[in-house]
Amino acid sequence: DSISGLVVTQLDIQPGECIKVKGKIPSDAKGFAVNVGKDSATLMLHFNPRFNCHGDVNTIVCNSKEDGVWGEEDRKADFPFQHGDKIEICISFNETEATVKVAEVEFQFPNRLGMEKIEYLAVEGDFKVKAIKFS
Ligand SMILES: C=CCO[C@@H]1O[C@H](CO)[C@@H](O[C@@H]2O[C@H](CO)[C@H](O)[C@H](OCc3cn(-c4n[nH]c(N)n4)nn3)[C@H]2O)[C@H](O)[C@H]1NC(C)=O
Repeated sequence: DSISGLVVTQLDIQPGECIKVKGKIPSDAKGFAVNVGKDSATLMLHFNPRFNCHGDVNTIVCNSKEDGVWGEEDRKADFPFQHGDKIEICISFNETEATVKVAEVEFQFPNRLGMEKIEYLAVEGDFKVKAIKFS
């Protein structure tokens, strides 16, 4: 249902390890998403900054997806992004929550599915990936 960007499968990211995605936000970006989980249908976290899409303006929407079904959305208060920004998004998790660190701001999202490892990473929408790093 979306124009697929970068997809990485067969990962084995454990609690406490970091996924770093560096890239640039195009000047005309409407929105992008970073998805991590088991596969495209089972996501621990859909981290979806929206500049102007789906009726949202400058809002980060987070959600989970279980067997292809979206969970309850969680809209964040902060929006530390601007068009043209070069950013690094760091995602880590433990048994209770996923953490997203970006531009000195930290977001938490519950590990609703109790996932014990991340096997899948996808970046969708208006984001030009420059590097990914697993540490
Ligand atoms: C008010 C009307 C009913 O609620 C709306 O329902 C929409 C459809 O479910 C919600 O948008 C989905 O929200 C999901 C997260 O909860 C996802 O963000 C979903 O987009 C999936 C997606 C987009 N893309 C994508 N790839 N490339 C681009 N440009 N976009 N890839 N996957 C969006 O289509 C949208 O967030 C939701 N809005 C509210 C305020 O609840």
